[in-house]
Formats: sequence, structure tokens, C-alpha cells
Amino acid sequence: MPVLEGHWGSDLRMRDSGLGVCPEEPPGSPEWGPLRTPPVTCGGLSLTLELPALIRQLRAAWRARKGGPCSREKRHGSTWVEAEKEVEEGKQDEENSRAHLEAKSRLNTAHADVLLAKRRGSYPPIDLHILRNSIQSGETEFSTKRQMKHLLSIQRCYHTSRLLGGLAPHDSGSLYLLDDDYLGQAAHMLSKVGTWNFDIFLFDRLTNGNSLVTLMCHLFNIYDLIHHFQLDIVKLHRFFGMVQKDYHSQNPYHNAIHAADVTQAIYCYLKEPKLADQLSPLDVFLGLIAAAAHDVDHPGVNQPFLIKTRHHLASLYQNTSVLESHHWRSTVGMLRESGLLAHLPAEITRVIEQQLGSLILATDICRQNEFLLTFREHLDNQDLDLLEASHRHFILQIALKCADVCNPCRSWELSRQWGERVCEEFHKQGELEKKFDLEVSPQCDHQVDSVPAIQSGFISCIAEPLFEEWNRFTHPSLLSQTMLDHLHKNKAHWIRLLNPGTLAEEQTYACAESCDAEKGERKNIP
Ligand SMILES: Nc1ncnc2c1ncn2[C@@H]1O[C@@H]2COP(=O)(O)O[C@H]2[C@H]1O
Ligand SMILES: [Zn+2]
Repeated sequence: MPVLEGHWGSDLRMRDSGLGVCPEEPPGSPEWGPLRTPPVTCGGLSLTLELPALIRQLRAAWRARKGGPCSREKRHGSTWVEAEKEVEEGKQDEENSRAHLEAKSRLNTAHADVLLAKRRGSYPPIDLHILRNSIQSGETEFSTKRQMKHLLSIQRCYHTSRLLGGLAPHDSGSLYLLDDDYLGQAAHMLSKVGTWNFDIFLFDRLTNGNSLVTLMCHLFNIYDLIHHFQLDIVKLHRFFGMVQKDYHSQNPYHNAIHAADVTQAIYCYLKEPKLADQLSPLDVFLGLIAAAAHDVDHPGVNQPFLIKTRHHLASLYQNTSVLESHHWRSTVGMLRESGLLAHLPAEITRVIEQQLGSLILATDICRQNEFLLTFREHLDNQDLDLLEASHRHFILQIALKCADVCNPCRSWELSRQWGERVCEEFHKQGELEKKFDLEVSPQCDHQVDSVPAIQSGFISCIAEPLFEEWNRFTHPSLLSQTMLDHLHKNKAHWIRLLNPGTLAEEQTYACAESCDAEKGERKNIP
């Protein structure tokens, strides 16, 4: 029986992407790794991917014919997608009005937001804090917290649209003056978005928690991607908003600021002279979206935790790249729901979805050695040819991996904050494991695994080897040199903070060991 069954009942799930099981890998290239689950195809359709969507569309079209709440005027909508959209809108109208009667004091838009998340199966998200608090106090605080969160999200949307649309405030009260000042500073920061000392924490505060949406819109503009892919700006904004909102703001580390930080870093890497001229608009599009969405809906606990608590996602993805598969499938779900790519030929959309999968799955830290060794081999043989799409894809995977673990390469002040945040998340998991009599995962015991020990170990075992190779690839690069300088200084700083007599290597991060242990665990689980 699942360890936390009862506590992780139907109310405490991560969103289900609703797109089925298949962690389908992109075809062909050896760098893309093995095809794990061959897709079942039928008449050219990948059943595992397409069938649930098809069923939804058929159901929607059927209901639309019967005449849903708002389908009367729109029934002539000719495509399946339109029919589904109409019915969904209808459902939402219906639910909105019910909500209005139920709770007059609630803002309609806020509730519609909740309903949207319900419809996507993402509601309520896993919330380990609430899980713990409510178990401890026996209270159910959900509705109040949710209301607050959604009220704040409305406020955020409003602020973002002002920043992006350059709208003048209607009111000249002091609050707005203050906000304008913030927005002016945020806009100023965006003009320096390609600099390595970009302070994402400050940017997030200045944009009122909208760093990811604001950054993505700005970068899409810089690269002219909206024009190139003929994107609908409303759908684009909706997609970015969904991604940002599906990060858990209560996670100390795996939240939307981490996603924005990784996105800003990958932008710096894409600008490297070695790469910039070789990249196609599609490469840039994929790199930015993969960075923004690579940890979406992260529950704040790691894969071994999901495996040992027998979370349904662990069995869905067969205990392999569980979180990364979920981040990818959720991204695909949001892309489809937003309709952002609906105007593109199906074949292109399929390639985009698969390549996003290949990029996001590469961020699985347990595959670090696999990628590092391949990268090293290519550099030794000097056989990377960026005119070849598969080689560019491999470099995009490496760039995303670098961006994902680049926090030790930031200046000390930024790096320290990330280090403390990630350790806080590990330690919270450890507390939860102790609470439920589970074995405490490596690095998660706050009584044993100190922040300086985790940090110095992580830098030595994971970050340093990777950035040394990245430096070789980008050479000569001022940015890579700057990153390595920071990394060495930060490592020395953490080692100085270690308790006297404690060596970093004694308490090291030991990723390889934890991954091996995890594989052992996988074998034990039916
Ligand atoms: N500064 C750090 N210290 C320890 N672990 C880290 C640090 N930065 C990143 N990581 C780990 O590396 C992982 C990379 O993928 P994730 O972002 O999913 O989760 C990240 C953390 O588990
Ligand atoms: Zn990440």
C-alpha cells in the first residue's frame, strides 16, 4: 500500500498532464538516448499521445452538437478543436455562474482561474506545507489560501500587462507611483538581460512575482519569434502565464524564479559567439521554452521520494526520469491547451513536442555522467558540427543542463541564496521523511548535511566538471571564464564555512551514489 495513501488522497495530487503515459523520446540521434517506450501508432497517430486528446475532442464535439450552454451562436465552428473550445468555454460559464451564487464575495475572475486549473486536472497541486500543517493541526485551510493565491495572481496579471503593454495607470495614487517606479526599474533591468550579474530575485520583486512571464515575452521579442512563427500574442501570453502559475511558489528552490533564472542563463549561453550565428529560430524557440518549463509543477521533493511513497507519477513513468517526464508532459499539455501552435502543421508540432521532451529529460541530474562523457568525447575528437541539426540539439541539451546548475557560477550573493534555498528544500523533504518514518534521503538530513557541505560537494562533483567542458567548448569566452572564476571563489567560500575539521569530500554530494541507490530502489519496487 502506498506509504502516504490517505494523506495523498485525490485532493493532494500534482496536476496530471492528461496526455497519457508515454515518455516518448525523439527519434534517431544517438545523443538523444534510447527510446524507452515505443509509441503505439494507428493510422499515423501516436495512440499514447493522441488518444486521450482525441477522446476529449470527440466528447466535446458530441456535446457541442447536443447544444452546450454557450454553443448556440457558435455551433457552426467547423473544427474539432473549435468545438472543444466552445464546450469548454460553456462549461466554464456555467461553473462561473454557480460560483457566483455560491460565494458572492469572491472575485469572479479568481474563481474562473480555479476552475480552469480544475479543468486541466492540476488542482489542487501537491502542497507539502499544507499537507504537513493540516495533518498537524487537523485544519483545512485550503480555500482561504487558494483564494488569496488567486487574488494575488490577478494582481500579478494586471501588473504584467501594464509592464508589457506600457499602459498608463488610471490612478495617480502613491501606490501607482511606487509601482511605476518598480516597473521602470524592471524595464531598465530588461535592457541588461544578457549580463551575467542579472539579479533575478530583484527582477522578480520588481515585476511583482512575474519574472518568468515578463522575461519570456521580452526574449521572444528580442528574437522576433512571434513574427517568425506567426504566434498569436494572446495565446503566447496565456501559455507563459500557465507555465508560471504551475510552478509552486511555496517551494524554496523549484519555483518560477528558478525557471526564470535558468531562462536568463540559457539566453546568455545562446548569445555565445560560438553558438549565436549557428542557431535557427526553432533552436532558440525550443531552448527558451524548455528552460522556462523544465521544472514546471515540481512538488518540492525528489524522485526517490516519489518512488518510496509510491506516488502515481512514479508508476506512470516506471520510476525513470519521473519528474522530468512530468514536466515535459505538463508542458505539452499547456501548449495544446493554449492553442499556441495550433496553426502550425501537425508534423512540426510533433517535432517541437518531442524535441522539448528530449531537452527537458536531459535535465535529469542522474544522467549527468552520460551527458558529460559524451560531451567530453566530442570535444576531444573535435567532431561537433553545428551545421548539423542533431549536433545543435545536443549542444542545446548541454546548454540547458549548464543553465539548470549554473547557480554556483553566479556572484557570491546570488549563489549563496540559491544554495541556501536548494538545501532548505532538501531539508524539508528530510523532515517529511522523518515524520513518516521513511529513510531520510542523501543530503536531506539537516542535522547531518550542512549547507556548506552540500554546496562544496555539489560544486566539486557536478558543476565544476560540467563548466570546465563548457569552457572548452565556448573558448575563448569571457562569460565562461567569469563563470569559472565565480565557481572557484564560491567553492572556496563554502569550504571556509565548513565546520573545522570537516572536509567537503567526506560529506560530498555523491550524486552518482544517490542515483545508484535510487536504481536499487527502483528494482525493489514492483
Ligand atoms: N547549489 C546546488 N546545491 C545542491 N544541489 C543543487 C544545486 N543546484 C542545483 N542542484 C541540484 O541539481 C538539480 C538539477 O535539476 P533540478 O533543477 O531539477 O534540481 C536540482 C538540484 O537537485
Ligand atoms: Zn531545474
